[in-house]
Amino acid sequence: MASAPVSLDDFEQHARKILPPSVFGYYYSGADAEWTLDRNKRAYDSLLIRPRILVDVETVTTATTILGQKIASPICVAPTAFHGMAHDDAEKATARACASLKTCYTLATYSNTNMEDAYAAAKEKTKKQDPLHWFQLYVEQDREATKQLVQRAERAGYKALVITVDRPRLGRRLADLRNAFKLPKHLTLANFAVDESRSGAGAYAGGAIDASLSWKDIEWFKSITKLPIVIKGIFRGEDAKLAAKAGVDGIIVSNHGGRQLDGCPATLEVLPEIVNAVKGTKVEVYVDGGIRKGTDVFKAMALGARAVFLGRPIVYGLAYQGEAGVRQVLSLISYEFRLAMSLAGCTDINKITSDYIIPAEELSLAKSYAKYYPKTATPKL
Ligand SMILES: Cc1cc2nc3c(=O)[nH]c(=O)nc-3n(C[C@H](O)[C@H](O)[C@H](O)COP(=O)(O)O)c2cc1C
Ligand SMILES: CCCCC(=O)C(=O)O
Repeated sequence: MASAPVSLDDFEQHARKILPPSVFGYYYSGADAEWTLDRNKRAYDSLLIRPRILVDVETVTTATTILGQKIASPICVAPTAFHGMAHDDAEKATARACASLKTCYTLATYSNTNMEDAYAAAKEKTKKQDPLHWFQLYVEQDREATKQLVQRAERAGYKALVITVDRPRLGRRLADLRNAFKLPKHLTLANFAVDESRSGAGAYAGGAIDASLSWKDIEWFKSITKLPIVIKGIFRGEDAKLAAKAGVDGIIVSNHGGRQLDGCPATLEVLPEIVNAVKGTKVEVYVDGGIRKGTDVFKAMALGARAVFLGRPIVYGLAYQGEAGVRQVLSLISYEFRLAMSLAGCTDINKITSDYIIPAEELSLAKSYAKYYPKTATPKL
């Protein structure tokens, strides 16, 4: 990069230039026509912020909690597979960056560093403090193996179990099909024993994901772990209500970054429905998908998210400068978020409400014209 990156999009441009096309294609792409991938981002553009002025913003507070634990800003890291293709330090670098910034990192089941080593790397960084890292689980047909993953995560120190529910089958990412994408030979799915089915194209297909996963299984998870449970991939109010009934602790509103069901709405569009469905319960609602700017974070918070999660920008930061690159991505968007709060005249993260925003359609010129100039004057000749 000619100059230091000044936006998260700069990291993406850099990754596009330096990564092999099939690797960038895997990180970047969405499913099918990438309609939902695009919509995730555009949804943020169709929501406008209405600032208050002459508010004393000398002090702005971005600290909050998730599942009862403190975080310095509501910007966390979503699980993404295969960090070893972006940087040789792989998930250790990501874990260290997140730990040093006291950000919640969700390690993916299909990581190139095993969960114990990734957690230990984070812990080294924070010295005595326990990093607030979560473990993302893909539920495989082999339930005994799945149980072992969960119990290893709990023993290693992970603070929550994030069960991904939007991938009973792998979505069709056309770039990967065209590139015949597979995991490079020197990398493995480090949470599993070395096995032909877990390398190359087999690794890309993932394990034998259990397509029969259903609500009754959540009870089973509660019986095998004391970790709080977060369900990733909830998309409708009815399902959010079922999640609350099943006793889960959190929901990540997600469409897997547009990589699974193409044609579904943007996550921001369904967020209010889900927040409303679990109002009055203990369930916390988070959102991911298309968040690239501090103002996007502000908008998600205004619609009721407790925190947001970033996917692709983290991998691009990793490709830029490893641990330091991930730190730069997180620091930059946290700075932008604080700035957005200051410029919107909001000093406290708990006070970012829907009062600050308006859908662009509501504010269309046609509508404001009709409201404030109700009658078209006939010029007198
Ligand atoms: C390269 C890549 C790999 C991903 N791997 C996983 C994964 O292993 N498990 C999972 O639950 N979600 C996975 N996701 C989805 C992310 O957790 C997240 O939902 C999505 O990336 C958020 O959208 P964003 O990339 O626009 O921020 C992956 C996404 C990408 C882009
Ligand atoms: C087979 C790779 C699984 C990671 C994943 O969920 C994704 O690429 O979206």
